[in-house]
Amino acid sequence: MTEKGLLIVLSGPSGVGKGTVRQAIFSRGEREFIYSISATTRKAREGEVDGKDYFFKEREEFERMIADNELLEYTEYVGNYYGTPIDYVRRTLDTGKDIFLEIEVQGAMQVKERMPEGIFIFLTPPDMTELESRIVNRGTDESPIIKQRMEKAIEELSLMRYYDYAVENDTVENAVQKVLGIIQSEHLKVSRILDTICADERE
Ligand SMILES: Nc1ncnc2c1ncn2[C@@H]1O[C@H](COP(=O)(O)OP(=O)(O)OP(=O)(O)O)[C@@H](O)[C@H]1O
Ligand SMILES: Nc1nc2c(ncn2[C@@H]2O[C@H](COP(=O)(O)O)[C@@H](O)[C@H]2O)c(=O)[nH]1
Repeated sequence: MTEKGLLIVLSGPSGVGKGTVRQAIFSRGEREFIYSISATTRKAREGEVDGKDYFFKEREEFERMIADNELLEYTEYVGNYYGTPIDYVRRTLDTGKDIFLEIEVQGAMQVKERMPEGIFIFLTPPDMTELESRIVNRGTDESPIIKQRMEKAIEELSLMRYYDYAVENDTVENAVQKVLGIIQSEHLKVSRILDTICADERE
């Protein structure tokens, strides 16, 4: 029996380090992971590439994608739409590869409804002062947006209890090790279940 890939949802407040941790995990090369590229109506930041970091869309195009059921989940976050194209997620899982969704909590809860077999990991900051410094030092957002992202962060942290795992991103290395450990143990669980099913079928 071929093992399907794992759907891994990595959430956490803006600036906590989801992208940094995910990139470090991918570059480790311990397993083959696929990144789910989201669609958004947010304008591209300097250095962001359409089709690599996001699929950058106009609002009308995004709303057409919603109407045509092309999204696994979507939300409006600080004035812009963000959503996960469903086709790519399905096709990746069918090939047996793991797919990473790096999304905020409202979207993650929609995924949990539709694909409860996913692994839901919430990345936490050491504290709120450190979170704010990370967003400020990243230098990508103006101060009114930073304020809105910090307000959202409090709301998001209150939903952490709906996740399977919480991982503190104190250092990138620690967070990477913990997330990789979780994925490893989830794969082991699936393999054991498949072994049991195969043994039952042989009897
Ligand atoms: N463990 C860490 N210690 C210190 N700085 C960190 C750590 N992890 C990430 N950072 C820094 O924090 C900033 C925000 O990280 P990143 O962009 O990865 O966050 P994010 O959660 O993906 O944000 P968003 O959700 O807004 O896309 C970056 O400048 C990154 O270099
Ligand atoms: N629900 C979704 N949230 C998403 C998706 N793609 C990204 N995000 C999250 O939005 C915020 C803001 O992102 P930024 O790139 O503007 O800093 C952050 O928490 C992202 O993780 C998505 O497809 N769906």
